[in-house]
Amino acid sequence: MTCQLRVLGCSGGIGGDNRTTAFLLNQNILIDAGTGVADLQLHELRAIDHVFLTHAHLDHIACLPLLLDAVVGARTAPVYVHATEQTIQLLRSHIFNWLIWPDFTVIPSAERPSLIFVPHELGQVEQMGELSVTPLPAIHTVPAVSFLLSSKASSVVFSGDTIGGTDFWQVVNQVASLKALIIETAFADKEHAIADAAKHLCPSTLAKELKEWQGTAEVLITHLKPGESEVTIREVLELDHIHPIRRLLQGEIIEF
Ligand SMILES: Nc1ncnc2c1ncn2[C@@H]1O[C@@H]2COP(=O)(O)O[C@H]2[C@H]1O
Repeated sequence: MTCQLRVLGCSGGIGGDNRTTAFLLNQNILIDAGTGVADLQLHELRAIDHVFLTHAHLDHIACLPLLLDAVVGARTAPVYVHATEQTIQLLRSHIFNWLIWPDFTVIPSAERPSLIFVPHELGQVEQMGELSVTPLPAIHTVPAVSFLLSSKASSVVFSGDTIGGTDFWQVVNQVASLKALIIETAFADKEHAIADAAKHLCPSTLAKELKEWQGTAEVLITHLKPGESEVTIREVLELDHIHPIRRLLQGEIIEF
């Protein structure tokens, strides 16, 4: 059986049709919970059993609190939120603290919660039926991971927000039958300094990162900041690279 990864949002910001990072994997699994989640119908929201988070930044979690509130009365099973212990602590302290949002780990009751946090570690394979989700190393301004998504047939790697790094490429270089590498290039080269400060890639640093990669799968560029997305993708396409490379599109479905 092939797996389907539906791109709900892949922008680095909001405005107009831009939606921030969220992918729907086979109807019931979310990879990040950015503003793209808000476009799902209520019955689609209710079908989500698991949410895997790369990190706690708002553009990747904005719809998580709203999702829980939207489905709480209609589901009997909890929503499992998989993240590193550090990210879970950030969410507990800063979001689900009864001030910014109610603590859904005790709603409607501690015995029957709507939200259960599941801590995961780098390299820990979470098998979900025919597919698996594995957190991989990532380097960002806050604790972060990337993800390896694997079906029986092939895999997709999603970098999350990261400047990549040797540890990331070491693992990616070992992935057999990689169908696509989804990697961010948030900023244009004129914003190189901000990209470095925010621990994001720009086209010139993407080129350096891709030199560490020995694979040949398609490279799909995500997380372009609105306002400079056209110039950023043009700079990416002008790179002297050996991989097929294109912009990831909101709404597209990747089968693997
Ligand atoms: N000095 C900075 N460090 C980190 N983020 C910054 C900085 N200046 C601006 N930002 C923005 O804050 C955003 C937080 O989310 P992102 O990591 O997607 O992208 C980041 C940048 O767009």
